[in-house]
Amino acid sequence: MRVVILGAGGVGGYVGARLIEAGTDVTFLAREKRAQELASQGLALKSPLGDFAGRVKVVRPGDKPADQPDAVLLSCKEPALESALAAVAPLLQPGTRLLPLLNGVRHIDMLAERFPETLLLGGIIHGAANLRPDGVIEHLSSFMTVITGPVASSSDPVATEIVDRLKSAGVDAYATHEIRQDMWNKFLFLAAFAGITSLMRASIGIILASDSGRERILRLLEETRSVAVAEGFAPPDTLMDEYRALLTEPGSPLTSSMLRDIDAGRRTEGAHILGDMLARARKHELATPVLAVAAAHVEAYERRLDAAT
Ligand SMILES: NC(=O)C1=CN([C@@H]2O[C@H](COP(=O)(O)OP(=O)(O)OC[C@H]3O[C@@H](n4cnc5c(N)ncnc54)[C@H](OP(=O)(O)O)[C@@H]3O)[C@@H](O)[C@H]2O)C=CC1
Ligand SMILES: CC(C)(CO)C(=O)C(=O)O
Repeated sequence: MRVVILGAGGVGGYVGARLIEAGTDVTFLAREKRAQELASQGLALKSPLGDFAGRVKVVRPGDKPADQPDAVLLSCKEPALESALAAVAPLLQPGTRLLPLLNGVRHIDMLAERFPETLLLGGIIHGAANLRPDGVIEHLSSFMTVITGPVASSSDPVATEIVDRLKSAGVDAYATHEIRQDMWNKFLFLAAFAGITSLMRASIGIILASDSGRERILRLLEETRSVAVAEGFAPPDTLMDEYRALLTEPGSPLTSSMLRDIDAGRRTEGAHILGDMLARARKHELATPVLAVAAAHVEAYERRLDAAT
């Protein structure tokens, strides 16, 4: 199986390393700086589930890989999506699957509209991995779960093969026939988690110890749940219980990648996660006051970055 992965960052690097371990022919599509780094030092992953180090195939945007890929994985952040799509569009031949691993949901309809002939898979990553300044991928969580499945049918052989290969490399991976629901489940959680941690600029434990922290967290989670319900993606009650427990664990050091991006002065996926959730709440005329403040807070942060560039 041949796979091209755009983006050798936290997610792309992790998934790519595990696919290579499973004997997959993986090529990374990377921009100049990262391409040079990969060419000179290879791909290195430090993970509690097993390290990886090895030489990897690399192409730059505009280059063609030697052979047609069976699947193209997108593992950029949302602000880079347009440039990423320009880079992968020439690789999408009939039969090639496109598998975005981005958080959020709105890119799925956008990709379906933009590439109507392409077989689109959805993807979700649970876990945390980070590309360090020295080029090493650091797996930060004790787990990493990958879920994928087709957007417009109930099963897909390429999605199944990707899952089987990841499993053979020890990854907790699942094929699903309801990828949109699964993506919404994560989206509603992430919007609440990233929203509250970015708004309060603190971990869950610190927010809980602050004035009305618990009420505010649970209020925001209920707001994002109400949007999911209005959009036709009601989450299972048992999952909501898990989310509530996770977000109200006293002393929890959990922070979102959105807060880490803000702390580092980087661009965020605020518009893609919080802005999109808020737009959907407004479409359904739902009252989501905590979400509105969180989205405005991250929007103002982005506007300050705009003004400084
Ligand atoms: N990291 C995590 O733990 C998790 C991340 N996610 C989601 O996964 C997605 C990816 O996140 P993450 O892996 O952390 O992101 P990273 O920033 O670590 O990696 C993104 C990579 O994409 C590359 N890239 C961007 N645009 C292009 C382009 N046009 N051509 C080639 N390469 C490009 C960047 O390269 P360059 O150096 O050239 O900019 C960078 O290496 C996000 O949507 C995130 O929310 C989901 C769950 C967990
Ligand atoms: C919620 C979490 C940690 C799960 O992978 C995540 O995706 C993020 O913080 O962006």
